[in-house]
Amino acid sequence: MQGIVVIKCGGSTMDQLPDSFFQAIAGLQAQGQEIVIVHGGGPAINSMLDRVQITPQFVDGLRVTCEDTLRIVEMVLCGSINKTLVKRLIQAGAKAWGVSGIDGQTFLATKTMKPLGWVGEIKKADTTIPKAILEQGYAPVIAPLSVNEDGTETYNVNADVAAGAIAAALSAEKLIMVTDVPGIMQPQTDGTKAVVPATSAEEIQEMIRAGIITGGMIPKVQAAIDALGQGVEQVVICQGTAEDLLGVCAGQAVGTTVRMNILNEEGNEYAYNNSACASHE
Ligand SMILES: Nc1ncnc2c1ncn2[C@@H]1O[C@H](COP(=O)(O)OP(=O)(O)O)[C@@H](O)[C@H]1O
Ligand SMILES: CC(=O)N[C@@H](CCC(=O)OP(=O)(O)O)C(=O)O
Repeated sequence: MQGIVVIKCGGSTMDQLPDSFFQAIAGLQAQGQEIVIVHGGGPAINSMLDRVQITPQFVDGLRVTCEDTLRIVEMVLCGSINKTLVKRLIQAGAKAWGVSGIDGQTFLATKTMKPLGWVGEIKKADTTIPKAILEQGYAPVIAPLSVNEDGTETYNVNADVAAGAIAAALSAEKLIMVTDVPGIMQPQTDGTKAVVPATSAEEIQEMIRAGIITGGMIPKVQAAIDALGQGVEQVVICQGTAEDLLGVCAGQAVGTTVRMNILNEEGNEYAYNNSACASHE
């Protein structure tokens, strides 16, 4: 594999990530693979909010962020979560360098017009710092906080959205979204749920409308579609295991692959017109 691999580590699975997952990253890095990590930390933010008696509130998977919440988001993501990930990578033998989207204005944003408080919309993902870190042989580990043009305001950005934005800006070969489910799950006729091996932007919009994709999976799939629309070659949603990570990197069918294009009845891809992204913009 030649291109950059962006790995988004979801907060849902952060505590469960085994040493072997980080060792797999170290192994890929040792083979010369350039890796960029963007992390979330939703559950850790929630437990800190609980301590200060603030009730978390989400709209379509995005946190409503008042000023006190923003301080805690910054503290938890740029502080404990970012440093925990860097330390686990070091323990596994990888070279890791923690930063946030504020550093170097990597995530330059404006405040969202939606009624979500201090949530940002990324206007530009700047690759200067991630590339400089990669050139030194380290994996950038990026917390998804963002900053405005003159540095006066900090915004909370969903980590899936941040990962999609930096993957697109880096023209990454793969964006791997590591979470606590083995992919997008769909109910079956027998009442069980099964992983959808591959899906398109159109099918995703249908699954959102049908209430099959909900909560934190919504920003994930929307970020996946946006990243594909901006030139990322492949987006996969999978679990945080060494097996899944190495499988995706080896081109195996793991988790859910999100495609821009739809497969016709013969199994050939044809272009999708990307109108599904409009609702996200
Ligand atoms: N169709 C779906 N398939 C799988 N997970 C889904 C689906 N719809 C909603 N979800 C939820 O999305 C969650 C993953 O999103 P989230 O909790 O934000 O994780 P992360 O912290 O990894 O970003 C799953 O644990 C599941 O509860
Ligand atoms: C605006 C917004 O929703 N920000 C997220 C940032 C962290 C995140 O995305 O964490 P996960 O990857 O664990 O979901 C939040 O405050 O929870």
